[in-house]
Amino acid sequence: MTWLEIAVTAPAELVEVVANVFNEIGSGGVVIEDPALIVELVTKGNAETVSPALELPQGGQTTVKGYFCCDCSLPERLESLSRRLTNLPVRWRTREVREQDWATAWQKYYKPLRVGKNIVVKPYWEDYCARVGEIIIELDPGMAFGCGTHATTAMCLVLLEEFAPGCAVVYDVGTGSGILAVAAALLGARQVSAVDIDETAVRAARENARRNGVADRVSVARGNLLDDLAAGQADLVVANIIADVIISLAPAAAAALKPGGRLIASGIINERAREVRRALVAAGLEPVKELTEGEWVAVVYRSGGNTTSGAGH
Ligand SMILES: C[S@@+](CC[C@H](N)C(=O)[O-])C[C@H]1O[C@@H](n2cnc3c(N)ncnc32)[C@H](O)[C@@H]1O
Repeated sequence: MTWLEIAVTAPAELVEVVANVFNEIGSGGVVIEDPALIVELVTKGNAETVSPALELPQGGQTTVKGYFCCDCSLPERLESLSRRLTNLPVRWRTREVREQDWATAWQKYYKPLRVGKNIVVKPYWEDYCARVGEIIIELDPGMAFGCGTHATTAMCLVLLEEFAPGCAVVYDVGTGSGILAVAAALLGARQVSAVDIDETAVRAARENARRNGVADRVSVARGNLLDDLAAGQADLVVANIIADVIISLAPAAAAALKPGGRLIASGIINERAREVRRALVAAGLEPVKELTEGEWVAVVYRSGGNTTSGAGH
């Protein structure tokens, strides 16, 4: 089957916006190519995580690629795309591709990757010889977000390594591939409830929980934010979405936590961090910790009251 590849070159803060536009107008798949990430992997000595087949995207900006079936609905989708991108500072180009080319294109960028002290994210098709004490997350993100290489995900993994051990109940909001839900379970959380608004992500997350042998402790459901999860039950809520969503989620996240429970929030672009902090404090949460990587910030906040069954910081 022939598909149209639409490649949009965008500044970092618009990457998720463009990916959402692709999803909303019915893209058959979205691939994000981030040159900063690739350069960083190489310069930090993680060159073995980058395939020799890699071609570095030009110009230093991130490219978001969406794929559309060349059928009678294509002109309408293109018109809708053009309308939505018209006021954004982005450039786009198109080319025809065969299905096999794009469905597996991202795999050449994806190799086992160490994150934090002991976590290794391993594509399921790669061989990796685990060292003593390592926690291996075996993953096939498919078309869902969350292969571990993006700074927003990596910072969540680092923070989960610190805060998830000992937690009884964890909520993962916007689970994508399920990477954070699986990590929380492998780090010792007894019950993880993961939600995503996107059915493709729900399927990928369920499959990844099964692949890692934690399906009995990780439940995945389609849902909007914390709408279907019980209040006052979570030792830890993790949400890697975007600043606007974290801001609107703040009161519900505070309500979802047990006294002393933690919220890990990521996906926050630097310029919006102050607004996010304000919203979290207004919801009654107290700051615990922050990480920054490039233009991204991840924060940990704590619900007032006594410490829960979590790591006890
Ligand atoms: C940046 S990805 C994070 C994926 C993964 N948790 C990670 O850290 O790599 C954000 C995810 O949130 C989901 N999402 C966006 N809005 C949502 C909403 N209102 N409710 C639930 N999930 C949502 C998206 O479908 C996407 O899978």
